[in-house]
Amino acid sequence: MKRVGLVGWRGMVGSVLMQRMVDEGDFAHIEPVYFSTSAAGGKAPVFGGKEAALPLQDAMSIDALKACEIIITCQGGDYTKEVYPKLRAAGWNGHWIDAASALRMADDAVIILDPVNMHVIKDALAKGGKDWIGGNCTVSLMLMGLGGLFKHDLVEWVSAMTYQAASGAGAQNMRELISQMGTIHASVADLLADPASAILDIDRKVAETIRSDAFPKKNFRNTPLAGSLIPWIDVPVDNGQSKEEWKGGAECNKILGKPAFRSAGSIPIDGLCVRIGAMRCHSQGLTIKLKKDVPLDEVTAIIASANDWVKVVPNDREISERELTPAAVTGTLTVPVGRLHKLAMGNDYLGAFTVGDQLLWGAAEPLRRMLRILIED
Ligand SMILES: NC(=O)C1=CN([C@@H]2O[C@H](COP(=O)(O)OP(=O)(O)OC[C@H]3O[C@@H](n4cnc5c(N)ncnc54)[C@H](OP(=O)(O)O)[C@@H]3O)[C@@H](O)[C@H]2O)C=CC1
Ligand SMILES: N[C@@H](CC(=O)OP(=O)(O)O)C(=O)O
Repeated sequence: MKRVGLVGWRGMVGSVLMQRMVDEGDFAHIEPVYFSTSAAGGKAPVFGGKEAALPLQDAMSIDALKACEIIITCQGGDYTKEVYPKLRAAGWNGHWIDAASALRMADDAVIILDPVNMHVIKDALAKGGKDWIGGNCTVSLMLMGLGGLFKHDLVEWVSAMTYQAASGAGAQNMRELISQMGTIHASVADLLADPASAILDIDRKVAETIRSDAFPKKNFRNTPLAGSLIPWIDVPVDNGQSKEEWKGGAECNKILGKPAFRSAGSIPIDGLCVRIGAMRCHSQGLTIKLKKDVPLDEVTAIIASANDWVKVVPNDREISERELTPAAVTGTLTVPVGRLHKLAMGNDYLGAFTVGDQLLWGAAEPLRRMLRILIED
């Protein structure tokens, strides 16, 4: 049984990973060793009914990490940058599975999303690959939804307009979003309770509250999210893009095993990434330029048959309102794709909308499945 080091298991992504590993019985197949950056020596947790042989190990100890054949980390990019090079320099030759973006574009690293790029993973495994990095949540969710179109080589380019949840910014941001909602409600509770109050009075008070210095918005860089949106995610990069937008092109092409983004043979993928007041589901409005005019029923069948989790939602108002929303999808592995129709620009332009839980397929699930691939290899 392989000794698997678990780092970052009590964080937000790590907790979702642990839950999924329990649900799928993964602990029966590993010897877990739990690491901590803050409580080394403490009692290790018990997941899946499996007692760890060791107490909490020091996540900064290269010697302790070296004793693992596989390490999964959800601890974050700073941790990866600090520990990973030292571990490899110390001669560790184990498998490194990581949720953070730090190593994604490294030559030796594979961005893992096995329902979409099992061939890339198997190729790398055969060549002795050891670094397996989870993709950006928006990217992974888009490829889980549209994977069929890429597999059939039907995509000339994609424009993705995103509606990203607070969870992508971290646990504190989810809490802050709820505080913002509560603050807004509290500011007009008396007016709301009075059916005769004027809606424009309510609206004015809400606007004053959202704009006030006292509004809780520290975690969102002092920008309100509830009752508003934030049209920028992550740091600026070149070409007027945010880093989140850059990841769309760079990571998608790498996941698909295509040439590097913006080089010959790569697929142009670009758009605008926007934070909205959803909790943990990212949504995306997609314009897809197809390489040819494929009938809508064929497009639908191709998308629907790509993997076990994608679900085509008929382009019908009631069904879309019921099934194609963050509220419906949150906490599930289903990736619905709907609003499928040919756009006014021409029959080779496809419109689509997709929703996915950014902590499941967007973060934890590809890591968990990579662990299973390695265990069963
Ligand atoms: N948030 C997201 O949507 C996504 C995140 N990722 C990546 O995953 C990594 C981790 O992100 P995330 O899970 O949000 O990070 P968290 O901040 O939730 O957890 C990171 C670490 O913080 C420490 N920590 C300190 N206080 C607490 C507390 N009160 N509760 C829980 N943990 C605490 C824990 O380390 P210790 O036990 O050692 O003290 C924990 O492992 C990042 O690199 C991120 O880029 C990837 C995809 C999506
Ligand atoms: N940046 C993403 C979340 C995230 O952690 O992405 P990445 O794994 O690429 O750093 C968001 O804000 O929604």
